[in-house]
Amino acid sequence: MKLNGRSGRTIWFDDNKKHTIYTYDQRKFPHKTEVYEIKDSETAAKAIEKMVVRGAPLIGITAAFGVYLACFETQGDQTFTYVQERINRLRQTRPTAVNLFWALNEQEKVLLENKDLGHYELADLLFDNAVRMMKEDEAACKAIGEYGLSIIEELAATKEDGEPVHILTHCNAGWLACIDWGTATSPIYQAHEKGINVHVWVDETRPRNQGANLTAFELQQQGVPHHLITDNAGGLLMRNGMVDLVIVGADRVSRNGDVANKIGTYLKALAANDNHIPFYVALPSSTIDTAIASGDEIKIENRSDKEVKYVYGKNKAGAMDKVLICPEETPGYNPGFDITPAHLISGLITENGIKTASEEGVSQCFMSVEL
Ligand SMILES: CSC[C@H]1O[C@H](OP(=O)(O)O)[C@H](O)[C@@H]1O
Repeated sequence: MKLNGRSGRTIWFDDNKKHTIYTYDQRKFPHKTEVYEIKDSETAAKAIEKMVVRGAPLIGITAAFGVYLACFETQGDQTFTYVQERINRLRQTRPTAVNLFWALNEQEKVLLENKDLGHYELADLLFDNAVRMMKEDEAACKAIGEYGLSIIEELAATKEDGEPVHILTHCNAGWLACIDWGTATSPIYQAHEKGINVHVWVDETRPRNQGANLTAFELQQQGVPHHLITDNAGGLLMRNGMVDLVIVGADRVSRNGDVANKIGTYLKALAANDNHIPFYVALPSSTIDTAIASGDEIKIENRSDKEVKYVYGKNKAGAMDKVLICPEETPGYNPGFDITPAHLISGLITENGIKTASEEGVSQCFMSVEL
């Protein structure tokens, strides 16, 4: 199955076969496009844990459909209790992206409001709620692009003829992390589609290489000029005037505007700040956690040290392989995210406009009023 760019949503279903949810196995990109079938809530949970699906918005919507599928895993009057248990199981998959908990809370509200429904009626309500959230996320990412486009247009106006706007991004906050469009990539796609000359520096993003495997794959498919760089090259490029703008995604934003995102984001923010380069974070309001005051309260996921000790990729025989890059006995330490403090952030690009990374700005992220 050949993927042709943003050729639809990253998660879908067959109207005639609704007990199966389809997505891509993102561990196989860029070498293979493999559809992954999710037929029950445990498959949904494991797909999130193993990063078959990843990216804050997509994790949330996958979990929401997982709750729907749970309705078919029990009979009779145990539905409410069982579905509640499956919601709690899905909550244990990955701790940092708040979209997971937002989507599960939304499904839990439906469950609690309909305790006495039979599992088919409850399933219909949970399915419709998951589809609603999916469509809202898709629309939010499109709107993020429209607001973020204004930033790129302003920079393009300062460029000599033919000189592109150079944008650095980290990890994958692309359409593969969302339902469509992406968050950080949405302004890039919309600028490119508008004929604005853009070029993207793609951080490879060790250890899982989401930049190399996913963002480079997306941009290549969409025909957006880009170069893959090591995570450590961004500082030099910024110091040498080769970066006009940094846009990254987010997994959780606290009330004061601190941002949790893929490990390495903070270092890019420091370098951007030191070189007076605008550093924006693109996110739907479903990524904001108003329950926490600052980034210090955000739980950082620690993943297996095998991701640090091995490099995963396709060997010459075409099979996915992994190579040990250190002594076997060397222990690794693998925090998956870091915290960028609000004072390093130029602005939050949301579906409700571009807001400041501050208490006031975050509170406005839920309002569609232009300020
Ligand atoms: C648009 S959210 C994308 C966000 O999620 C990624 O993390 P992971 O690939 O581990 O799910 C990364 O932090 C991206 O910025």
